[in-house]
Amino acid sequence: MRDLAHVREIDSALRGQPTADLRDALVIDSWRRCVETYGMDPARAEAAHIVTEAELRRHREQSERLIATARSGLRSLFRQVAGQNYVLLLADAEGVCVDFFGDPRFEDELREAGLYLGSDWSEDLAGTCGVGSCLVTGEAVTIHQSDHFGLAHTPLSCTAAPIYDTQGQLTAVLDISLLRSPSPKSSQNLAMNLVRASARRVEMANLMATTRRDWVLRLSSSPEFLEVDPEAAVALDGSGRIVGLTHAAQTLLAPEDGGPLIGTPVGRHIDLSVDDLPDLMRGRPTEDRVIRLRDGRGLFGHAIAPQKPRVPGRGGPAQLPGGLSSLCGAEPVLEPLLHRAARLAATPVPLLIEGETGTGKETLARAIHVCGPPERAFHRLHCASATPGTLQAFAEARAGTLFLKGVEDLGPEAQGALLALLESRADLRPVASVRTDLARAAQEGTFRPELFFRLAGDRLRLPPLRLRHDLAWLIDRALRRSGVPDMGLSPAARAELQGREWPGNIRELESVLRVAAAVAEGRVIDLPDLPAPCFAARRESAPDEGLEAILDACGWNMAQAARRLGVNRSTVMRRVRKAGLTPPQ
Ligand SMILES: Nc1ncnc2c1ncn2[C@@H]1O[C@H](COP(=O)(O)OP(=O)(O)OP(=O)(O)O)[C@@H](O)[C@H]1O
Repeated sequence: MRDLAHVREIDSALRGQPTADLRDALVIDSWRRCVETYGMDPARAEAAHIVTEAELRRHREQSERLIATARSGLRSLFRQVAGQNYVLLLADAEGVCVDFFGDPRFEDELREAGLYLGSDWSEDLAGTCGVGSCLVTGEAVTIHQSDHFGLAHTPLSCTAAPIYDTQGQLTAVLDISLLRSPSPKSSQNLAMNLVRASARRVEMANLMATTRRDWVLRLSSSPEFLEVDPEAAVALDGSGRIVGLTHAAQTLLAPEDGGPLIGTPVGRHIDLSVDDLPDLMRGRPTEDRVIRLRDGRGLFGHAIAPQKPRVPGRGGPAQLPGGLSSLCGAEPVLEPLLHRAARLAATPVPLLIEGETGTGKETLARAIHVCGPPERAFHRLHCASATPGTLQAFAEARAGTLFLKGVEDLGPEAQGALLALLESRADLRPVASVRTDLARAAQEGTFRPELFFRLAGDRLRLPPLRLRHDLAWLIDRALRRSGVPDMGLSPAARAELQGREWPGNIRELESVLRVAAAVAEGRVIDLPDLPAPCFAARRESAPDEGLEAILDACGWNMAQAARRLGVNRSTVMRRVRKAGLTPPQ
């Protein structure tokens, strides 16, 4: 009698009449496909379709990697529903069950119902069902009891969510089913949430496993869940192009014109460039890691640096770990300094980072922290405004890095308080930045010598911009961060930038390019778009900076060196001859 009612309901639904149970539109669409496209008959109770052993082996081999990635997700989901008689199926893109978790006590019953390894749940074979309808619609579905087309399956309740690969192709389905269930369909709402969350985590794990050489940007609308259970993620290559993503990221970033995301620059969809990624790494407070989608929506971002292959041995051409690798181009002074920093990152050695304003001392301190032991906090103290009271507040702080910005500005009382704090908290690693000669201050007694020696475990000196060999690389990088996508530079403007003295260093360079990009009329910054230098160029180079160092940094381009020194070209030539300098061979 029930069977007859089911057949009648399908018949009348396909004739456009209202159904008794207010079926979901996707169920009726699927019924229609079953009858009109696959030529199925609802009156025939077809048993489950099981593929042969050999076919199952082939399906499992094809999905081997997915099965391995999904297994721990499936196991943890199975634990969550333990004792509630749910069975979990992982089906491949053809609808064949390639992995299975169920209660062995019901094995025979499950096998008979098709809730078992090797059962084929493709819609054109099994009719309307969780796996099949999910594969056709690409959406999570619950096919509850008489939603099923085939009479043999109407006792079941199946909730299924799609799993997409990193290129956005539907690759598998995660299904959670019951042999017997309460009659309201809403009883499966929790199952729907669980299976969706598990599918999202499997996609995330798959993205992490397959894009180890790329940046991964994880996204979440909640700062609390950003690091533990993010909602979406994209993988980016070194130039910031999207090379992989989870389905939630596809939905979140989908362009209005329906165009593709893979292969496009991330800056087209999020107000962000690849150079901003180090700022979104662990170590910075989650609340500071807000990013904006192009439509104005705000999200929290967590960037994970590419995992470089490890090169054994010290001192060889070892790769720098993620956070440190993005700090310089081809720069002979900085490269060894960053390798040294990488080795020190794992230790508790106190560090003094020296350099003029804007040379990147804080940026380096954060990168060292990120490359250090996990689960440690990064505390930042602005020393100019620090009092003994502010220092006292760190007595209870979480273990980690204590970054002392501008430590030379610490007043005498605060210096004493810092000494006391470091005495009592061996688990706070001081990393101080300093713009002046702190060693001399300690010698002259204007800075407490015992504090100096406590802070200067090792000293890392960042070169000023005018002495950097990778200025062209930094200019390109600052251009990408200028806030205007795809901005270029005219040769004249580039030559001018390469010749400037840059007393404000990288900060000044970034500011100049931001202004220039904003005022430029087209997509190319030209000479008149550049704001004038803040200070007039110095007449002489600083005494500790030789003429040779400036020439080296400019690749022995006399005109460039003359501009950086604020003298004319013939003066440079004269000084070169007088000093007996010759260009490197
Ligand atoms: N290696 C780098 N490559 C590109 N940009 C950098 C680099 N280091 C720093 N920057 C950028 O330069 C600016 C100044 O950096 P930072 O605040 O780290 O400098 P600082 O030396 O600590 O400055 P100050 O001494 O004035 O506090 C920031 O906008 C930062 O993003």
